[in-house]
Amino acid sequence: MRLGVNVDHIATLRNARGEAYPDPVEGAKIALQAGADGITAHLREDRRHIRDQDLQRLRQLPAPLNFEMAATDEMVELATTLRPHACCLVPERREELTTEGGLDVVRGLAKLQPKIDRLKEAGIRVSLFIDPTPQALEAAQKLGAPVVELHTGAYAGNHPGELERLARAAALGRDLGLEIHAGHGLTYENVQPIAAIPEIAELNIGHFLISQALFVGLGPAVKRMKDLMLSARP
Ligand SMILES: CC(=O)[C@@H](O)[C@H](O)COP(=O)(O)O
Ligand SMILES: NCC(=O)COP(=O)(O)O
Repeated sequence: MRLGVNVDHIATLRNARGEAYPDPVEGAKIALQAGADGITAHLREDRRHIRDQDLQRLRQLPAPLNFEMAATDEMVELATTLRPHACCLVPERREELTTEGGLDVVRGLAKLQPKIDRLKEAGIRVSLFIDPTPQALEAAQKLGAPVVELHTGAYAGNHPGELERLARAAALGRDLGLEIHAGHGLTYENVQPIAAIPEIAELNIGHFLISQALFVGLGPAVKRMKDLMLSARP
């Protein structure tokens, strides 16, 4: 099972004072040394945390970069120029505090298809950030996305039945031939039941790790998370 460390909120702290530190790229290096298998960064349209030059520099690291982005022409253009290892299409609303739900892959199918095709033509592995529903999984398969990332926000918010819903979605996704990732709101406390779902190949975790790093350091925070993930599996 792989761990993708999302470095967005290193940039949040940096941007608070407009300094050059803390540097998300330095954080990415520390996370990779501590056992992260890749780096995730969400270049939001409003650039509230990760900025374009962060992405350019993260792309130079010898590790897979998962570029989270809205499904817009601007971001597709950026991605096909940058050519990261992967792109994860996520919904964005400017006024949102954080990602609130999965991509509307059912109603947005016609709009998403050309963008997904363009990213795939550029050799980028496309992932769709979706709610764990059969409809979303079937739409993702129809769109030709090889990967989905299941939104674990409701699970992290202790909504009843969410773990079972995620487990069913992961199993159905694998049956549909999709690679299954998961992320959003995962912490030391809630990660193991998700990591124990056998069909899930990768977790993307950010906010909690960067928060924990303030107290124990980023390297130890990442190492403990990875250890918890791996020990959740037989
Ligand atoms: C898509 C997702 O769940 C995370 O990448 C999240 O978007 C992190 O970025 P924000 O904290 O800005 O929402
Ligand atoms: N896609 C999930 C991600 O990259 C990190 O989400 P979070 O751990 O910051 O909530």
